[in-house]
Amino acid sequence: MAAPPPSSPSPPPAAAAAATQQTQPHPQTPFYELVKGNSGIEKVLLRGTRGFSAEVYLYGAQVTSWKNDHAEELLFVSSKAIFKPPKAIRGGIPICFPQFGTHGNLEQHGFARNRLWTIDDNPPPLPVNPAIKSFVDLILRPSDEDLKIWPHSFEFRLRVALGPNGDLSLTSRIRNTNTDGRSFSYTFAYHTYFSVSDISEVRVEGLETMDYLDNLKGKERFTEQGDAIVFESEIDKVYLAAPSKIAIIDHEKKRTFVLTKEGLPDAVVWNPWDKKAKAMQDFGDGEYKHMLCVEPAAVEKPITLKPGEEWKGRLALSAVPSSYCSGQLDPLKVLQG
Ligand SMILES: O=P(O)(O)OC[C@H]1O[C@@H](O)[C@H](O)[C@@H](O)[C@@H]1O
Repeated sequence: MAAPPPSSPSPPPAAAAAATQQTQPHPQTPFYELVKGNSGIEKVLLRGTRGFSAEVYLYGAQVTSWKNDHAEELLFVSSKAIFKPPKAIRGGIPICFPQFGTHGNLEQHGFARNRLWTIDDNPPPLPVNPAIKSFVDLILRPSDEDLKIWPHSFEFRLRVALGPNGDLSLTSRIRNTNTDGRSFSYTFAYHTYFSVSDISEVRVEGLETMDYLDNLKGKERFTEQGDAIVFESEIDKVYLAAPSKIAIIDHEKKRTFVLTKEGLPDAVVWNPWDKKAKAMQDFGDGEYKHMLCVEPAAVEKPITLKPGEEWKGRLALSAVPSSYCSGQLDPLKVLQG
C-alpha cells in the first residue's frame, strides 16, 4: 500500500481549495509500502531520499533492515533467523516489553516481540520533523491470552521513521488503558543489533566510568573502569543512567553509529561470543564476530503508568563516517561531529 503521490488535476475554482486539502500530502501522511516478507509475514518498506531504506516486520514491529545510500546493511540479522512465532526474529531491533530480560516473571524480554502488530493509520498526532516523508505507525493491544499472562490493558504505538539523511528513529508511546484504576509497571529495551566488520575492531564510547549490572555475574553491580569499551569475550551488561548519546566506532569500516536516546536511562551491551553462539539455534556459530547489541533501555527502575498516563521512549540512530583517531579526541566532540 503506497501512499498516493500528490496529484495535480485542474479542478473548477470553487472546488480547488477542498481538492487541494485532500490531495496534498499532510506532514503526517505516511509514505510506506506493505509487502510479503519471510514466512509470508507482512513487512513495511520505508524508502528515503538518496536510496536510504528500512524494513519493519508486523511480527514484533521489528525493524529488520536499515540501509544507507550505498545500499549497505547497517543492522545485523542472523542467517539462521526464524521468521515465525513463537520465536522472535534474531536481529534487527526487537522490542522488549513489558519485561526486559529476566527482570520479572514473564518470558525473557516480554511478549511484544513475538506478537503480530497492526498498522495504525490514524495515530494521535506526534510532533514530526516535516522533512521526514517516510514513516509508519504500528500498534499493539493485548489479546485475551496476553491479558492472562500480564493482566493490564495498554496501547503501545510505535512510529518508525526514516529521516532525510538516512537517520532511523523509533518512537514508542505506551498508554495505560486499564479501566479498573490500576497502575502498571514495566521494563523496556530497543534490543538493537548493529552490523560490525569485526567485533575486535569495535569500541563503544559514552559508557566508560558508568555503573552496570553484570548479567554474567548474577546481576551484581560494578563500575566500568578505564577507557572506551572494547570486546575480547562474552559481554552482557546493563549500564545504568547512561548518557543520552552513545557511539559505536567500527575502525575497520571507518563507520560510527551514533545512538541518541530519550526516556530510556539505561543501555544494555550484549555479545554472546563463541560458546553461547553455538548454543543458539537461530544464530550462526561465527556470527558473533559481526554483531554487537547496544540496547537503549529502562531496566533498573521500572516505568509505572497510572490509568490514562502515557510514556514516550525514543531512539534515533545515525551512521556516519568516522574521522576518528583512537584515543585522541574527546568522545563528546566525536559525537557532536
Ligand atoms: O535470546 P534472546 O532472548 O533474544 O536474548 C538475547 C540476549 O539479550 C540481551 O539483551 C540480554 O542481556 C541477554 O542476557 C540475552 O541473552
